[in-house]
Amino acid sequence: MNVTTHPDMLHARAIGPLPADHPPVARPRVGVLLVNLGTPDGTDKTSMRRYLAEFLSDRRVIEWPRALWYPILYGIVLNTRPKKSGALYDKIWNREKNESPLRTFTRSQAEKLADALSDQSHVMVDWAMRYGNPSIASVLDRMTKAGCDRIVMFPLYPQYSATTTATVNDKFFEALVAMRWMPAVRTVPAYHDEPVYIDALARSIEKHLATLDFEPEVVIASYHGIPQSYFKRGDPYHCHCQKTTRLLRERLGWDKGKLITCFQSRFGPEEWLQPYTDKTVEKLAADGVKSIAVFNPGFVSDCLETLEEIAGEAEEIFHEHGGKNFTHIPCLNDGEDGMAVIEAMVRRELGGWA
Ligand SMILES: C=CC1=C(C)c2cc3[nH]c(cc4nc(cc5[nH]c(cc1n2)c(C)c5CCC(=O)O)C(CCC(=O)O)=C4C)c(C)c3C=C
Ligand SMILES: [Fe+2]
Ligand SMILES: [Fe+2]
Repeated sequence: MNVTTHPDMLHARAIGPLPADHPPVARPRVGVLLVNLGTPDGTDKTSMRRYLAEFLSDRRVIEWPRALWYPILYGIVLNTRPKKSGALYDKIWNREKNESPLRTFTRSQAEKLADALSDQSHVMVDWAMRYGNPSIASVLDRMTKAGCDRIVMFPLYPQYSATTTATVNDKFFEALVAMRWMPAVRTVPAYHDEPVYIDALARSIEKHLATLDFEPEVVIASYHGIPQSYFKRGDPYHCHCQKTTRLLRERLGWDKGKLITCFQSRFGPEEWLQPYTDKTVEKLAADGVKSIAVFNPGFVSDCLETLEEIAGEAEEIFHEHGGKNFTHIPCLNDGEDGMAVIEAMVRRELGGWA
């Protein structure tokens, strides 16, 4: 029988040289897959519609019975929202790369993580999106073809929610279902109370405030909301957010009035977690507070919800109601502090594998 020698290959090491007609077997590696929410491919109506249709068809995101939700989704939402949301994305679009900031930051986080893990020669890092591109299945396929027989998958959400963390896990496991040779997998848990994360947030706040010529009277930790009903049915997201703020307050040595928790980005007619960020900003200004800062601890990267809704809309609301000084503190993004968090979580989960 013809044989080829592949000294690097798993098969060669296990049972000797590989027969020529053997399916290719790559050198074994450990994969690290970063996954964020997702983003449209463009701001045009077609791209927006495709993205929103995938996002808003997710049963983890909208729990209403399909018979009730789909007529609203396909009859109203997908005929109106793509244009409206596209115009908002247009305001924050990264024109140089022709992509959204979320995609730019996620790619950069993966590249910087790969550099940080360069001491681990058999670890490869890649990134994907839960909705839109690159899809989890396509990246997983690339990783397994490159030899990853163990994968650490990291949903990039500090606070757990079924609407985010769980649906990323669902999509990841759905892709595994289709595989003959399935890698061993680990998923990175929520890290809302990890000291490295709290410390990174505190440092980024302190550094930002040191650049200002005013001292905010109130600092708002603004998290993405979820419907109140999801919380009542057991989603721990609200508790995770409250704990992050409490630990951060303790780390910064601030009192309860100085650092408050709010929830933004309501969608639909239901009641969402409260207090709402926009209403709080409005009330603070109306009550005579002149200087505030807002930051978004639940967002690993700046995106539509932070750059447009907070740095854009919330600032306008504050000024319209009599506020004077408003500052948005950027997310941890791909900065040194943010990368330290991602690297620490990944190194911990690689334990015994790398
Ligand atoms: C019922 C709808 C939604 C739930 C629940 C929800 C939860 C949720 N989302 C994030 C993080 C992000 N959401 C982003 C955009 C976005 N979110 C919704 C709806 C729900 N989110 C929509 C319809 C959109 C698209 C934009 C729009 O049309 O308004 C983003 C930004 C993505 C980007 O490309 O910049 C992020 C990030 C969290 C953390 C969360 C629950 C905890
Ligand atoms: Fe959202
Ligand atoms: Fe709680």
